[in-house]
Amino acid sequence: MNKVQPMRRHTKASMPANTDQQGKSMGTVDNFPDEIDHLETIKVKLCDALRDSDEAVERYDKEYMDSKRYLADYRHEIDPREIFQNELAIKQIESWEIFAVQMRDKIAKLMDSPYFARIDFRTDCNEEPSIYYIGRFAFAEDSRIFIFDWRAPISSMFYDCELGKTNYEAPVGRIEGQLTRKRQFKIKQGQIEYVLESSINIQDNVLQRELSHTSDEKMKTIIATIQKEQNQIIRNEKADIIVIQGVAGSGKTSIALHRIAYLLYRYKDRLSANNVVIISPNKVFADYISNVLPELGEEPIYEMSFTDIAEIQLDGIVKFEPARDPVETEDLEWAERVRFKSTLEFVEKMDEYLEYAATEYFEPTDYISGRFKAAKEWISERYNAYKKYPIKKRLNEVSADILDRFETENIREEELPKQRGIYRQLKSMLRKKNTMALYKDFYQWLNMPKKLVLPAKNTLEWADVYPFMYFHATLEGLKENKLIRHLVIDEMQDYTPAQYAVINKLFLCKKTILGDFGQTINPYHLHSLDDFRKLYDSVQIVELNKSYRSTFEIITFAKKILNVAALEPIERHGKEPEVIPCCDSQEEIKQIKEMIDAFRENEYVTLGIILKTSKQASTLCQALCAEYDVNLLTPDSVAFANGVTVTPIQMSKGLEFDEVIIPSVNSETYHTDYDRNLLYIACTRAMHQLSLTYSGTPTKLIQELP
Ligand SMILES: Nc1ncnc2c1ncn2[C@@H]1O[C@H](COP(=O)(O)OP(=O)(O)OP(=O)(O)O)[C@@H](O)[C@H]1O
Repeated sequence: MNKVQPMRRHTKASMPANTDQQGKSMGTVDNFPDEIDHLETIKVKLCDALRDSDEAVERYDKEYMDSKRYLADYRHEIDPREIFQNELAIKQIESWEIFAVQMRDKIAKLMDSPYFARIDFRTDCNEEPSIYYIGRFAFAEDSRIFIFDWRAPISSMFYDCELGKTNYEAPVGRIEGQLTRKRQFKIKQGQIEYVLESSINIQDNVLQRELSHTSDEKMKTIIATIQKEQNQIIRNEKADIIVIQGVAGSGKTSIALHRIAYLLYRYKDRLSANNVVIISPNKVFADYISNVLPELGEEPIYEMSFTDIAEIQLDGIVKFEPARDPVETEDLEWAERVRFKSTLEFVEKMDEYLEYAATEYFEPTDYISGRFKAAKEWISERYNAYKKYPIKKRLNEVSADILDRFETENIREEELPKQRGIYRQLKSMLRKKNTMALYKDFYQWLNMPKKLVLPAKNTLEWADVYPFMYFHATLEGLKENKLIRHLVIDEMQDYTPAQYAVINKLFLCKKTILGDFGQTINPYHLHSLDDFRKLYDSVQIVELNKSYRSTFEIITFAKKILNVAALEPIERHGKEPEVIPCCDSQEEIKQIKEMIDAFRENEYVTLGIILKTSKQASTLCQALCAEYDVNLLTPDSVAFANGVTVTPIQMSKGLEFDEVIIPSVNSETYHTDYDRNLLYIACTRAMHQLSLTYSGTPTKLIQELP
């Protein structure tokens, strides 16, 4: 680790700037001539470093090409040892080149915006404070650090501490001292846009500015404005399992990704992007968040869905139907089956049955081969010794033990049975020989055979997929993933305890689990946040109640639809949400078209038109697409784009738009308590502007608004 050598103090004193009542001062750039000078110095250094790294990339590229050419030209004339050494050298050059390219990319990014903060800190043993600039990446020359990475231990003071006596945790232990200054910068294209001096708490002004920006087709990094409670989650190294329950727009997804970037930095010798997986609800969401880690200088992490995992695990074993959208079906028996399988009690029942089946359904008899014999009691004892393994692995171990014993007894060197044969014989002593038989028997055991419906031969309903995998894990074992050391699960509220029970068997690693039980999309899921305490022994649950995405007015409106008491809006103001009555559906479409026209003229980048169901979304899309370029989101979509997006609520989860239109807020479409949830989710996708349209009778969920 580099020894921390901060910048020396500036010689020119900073000019005082205008100060507001909160002790913050927002200065024009001219008020900070020392910062202008400093930036110029850093830019020169960055320029030199960029030139050097460009040269390094070119040099490695040439060396690589030369070595490859040499090997191709002389492969038949040089001996194998030399070929091997050359190949090794080429690999080495290649990895140096990759490293040099990464360095060059980082420096190029720093050229645009080298840092966003400065803190002055005086340790108890120094008289003069040292100055630390904090940026997206570290930048050093020789052993002198000019910019500290936002994840460096010292940078934590910027996010966590107020001016005055304070400390931070360094690798060598706690460092005590005085924080004497905190400054924030917005530097764009190498120019300072503003400087903010803050004596009390960081960020309100800067945060307001950042949040007022228009959205983008990809999620942005938030390193300059991470809030204290968010920073504590990002830097939490102690929790093996952390569950973040956060209201809509509280930054859960951003935080989870910044946390991964932090852990990759902190444990770079042990953890790489290949070791991290995020389970996300769909490909559009995965695409939307895909830029955050690369923007933070890290490799992208692997993304998968619960469906992908099931496909890998159940390939060749059983087929399954995709998850049904609960708003698209009125099958009450199906709903009841889903509800039944969505609770923690259901997992407890599975455990109870599986324990019973593992004991009762293995009915050993004596195993005899020639004059060799393993008595059933002994087989049973061996079987019980391997309780931690899946049943068939237990049988495999027992067959090895039997063979072992026969070999010891085989003083006359007679022919012994093969282990495979012994295993086959033991398997025949199982009452249920495959997972499907066992799974079906479970419902008989429960005395609820109707709770299992197979839509086709050897095909499961989605609600049975993870319970089935749980059974498969007990009977056959699953393909465990040992490479993954950290798992992130987003939209945690949409997954059942049975799904978590399987995930816990598959990924024995640390986990960051996040979501919002206020945004539950499936009305037939009966699990709750409390279940996590039972699912995980040492879980740390944190709650985030401040919402950053939407304006005060939008959050106040959303809260009237679903009263999430804890939800706290940020003081960023905008237009009041509008509820627009229309005389019929034609007029509604006309209104929507007018709003699209207005959107094309304003500064916003994304407009989301959010409907209750996929069918409604595609009908509206058809009505619009002759005149407008619209992007329809369906479960098969893979990317999120700027412009106008028409989407069902289900697909809009996790996304955000500058402006949102929610059509059809009439009493037929939205009337149940569950619809209340859906409307809340739709409203909280809006950052700056929200409009709702209806024809006929407006939904009472909106009529009731004071
Ligand atoms: N500290 C912050 N500084 C700047 N922007 C922030 C901060 N925290 C959150 N945001 C912004 O708030 C918005 C919501 O963040 P994010 O999508 O991570 O929230 P979420 O809790 O996952 O939301 P939801 O559950 O509603 O999908 C994003 O635009 C994000 O950039």
